[in-house]
Amino acid sequence: MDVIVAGDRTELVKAREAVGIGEKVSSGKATLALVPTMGALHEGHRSLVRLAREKADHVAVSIFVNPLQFGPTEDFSRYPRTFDADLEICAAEGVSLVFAPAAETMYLPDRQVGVSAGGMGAIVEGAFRPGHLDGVLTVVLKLFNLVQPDVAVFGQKDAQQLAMIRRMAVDLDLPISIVGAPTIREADGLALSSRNRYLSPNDRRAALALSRALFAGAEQRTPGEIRRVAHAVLEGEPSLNLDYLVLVNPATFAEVGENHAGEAILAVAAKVGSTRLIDNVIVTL
Ligand SMILES: Nc1ncnc2c1ncn2[C@@H]1O[C@H](COP(=O)(O)OP(=O)(O)OP(=O)(O)O)[C@@H](O)[C@H]1O
Ligand SMILES: CC(C)(CO)[C@@H](O)C(=O)[O-]
Ligand code: BAL
Repeated sequence: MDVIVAGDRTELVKAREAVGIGEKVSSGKATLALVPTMGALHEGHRSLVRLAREKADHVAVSIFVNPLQFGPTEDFSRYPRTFDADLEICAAEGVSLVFAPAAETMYLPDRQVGVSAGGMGAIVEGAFRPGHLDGVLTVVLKLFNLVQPDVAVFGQKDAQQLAMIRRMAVDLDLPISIVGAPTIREADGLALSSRNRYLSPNDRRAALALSRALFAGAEQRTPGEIRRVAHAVLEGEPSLNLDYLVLVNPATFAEVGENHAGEAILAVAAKVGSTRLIDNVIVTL
C-alpha cells in the first residue's frame, strides 16, 4: 500500500481510518508505532522504522523540523529538508502513514503552554542548548496527542532526549510505550546524523575522534580512567571544539561517582567547523 501523507489533525483522523488503525485483528486491535523525525532520513531512521514494525501492526513517521528546539543562532533555516526522498524511504520501509505538518499547523502565533524539561533539561545538552529539551518535549507530546500511537521509537544517539521522553511518559502518565533503538554507525565509527552532510572531508576526518574517544573510554574499568582516556583522544584532535564529555547515569543524566556500579552513558558533544555533533556509548561498570 502507498504511504498516506497527513498534514493536520483532520487528515490524520482520516488516514488512521484508511490504514485501519484500531480495527479488530486476531491479536486484538491493530496498533500503531510512531517514529518522530526531523526528516533528511538516513540508515539510522530506517533502523528505527524496522524496530517500530516489530512493535506494532502499523508505523507512522512524523517529519517536522521543530522551530521550538532550535536556539536563535542554531541551524534551523539551513537544516536539510529532503521531503521527496524521505517519502520514498518511508514507502520502501513499509511505513503506512507520514505526518508532515507545517509550522503554522503545529503552533499558534500566540502559543502559551509548553512542557518543561525541569532541572534535567538544564544539564549536559541542556546547558549548551538552553530551552532545547523543553522544545523537544513539547513537540513530542503534541505529536503523541495528534498521532495517538501505542508505541514510540527514539534513537539512543540522542540519549538525553530519550531519557527525558521516558521521564515525561512517567511524570505525565502517557499511555505510550517508549522504545530506545541502538545507534547506527558508518563502518569507520561515525554515528549517522542528518547533520553529517554539513561536514567537509577534513571535518569528517576530525569528527571520527568523537567515536574513537567513546570506544577507547568504554574499554576502561573505572569512571576516572574512562573520562581520562576519552579526554586524551579528544585532545589529540585540535580541530574539535569540545562542548562536553560526561559519564552520566542513563536515567537522570547526573555525573556518576567513582564507585558507580551498573550502566552509565559516556556522552560527548563537540563542534567540528561550524557543525555541532553529539554521540554516546553505554558502558557497564
Ligand atoms: N545514527 C542513528 N542511529 C539510530 N537512531 C538515530 C541515529 N541518528 C538519529 N537517530 C534517531 O532518529 C530520530 C530522529 O532524529 P533526527 O531526525 O534529529 O536525526 P538526526 O540524524 O539525529 O539529526 P541531527 O543531525 O539533527 O541530530 C531520533 O530518535 C534520533 O535519535
Ligand atoms: C524527537 C524529535 C523528532 C523532536 O523534534 C527530534 O528532536 C529528533 O529528531 O530527534
Ligand atoms: N536529533 C536531535 C534534534 C536536534 O538536534 O535538534
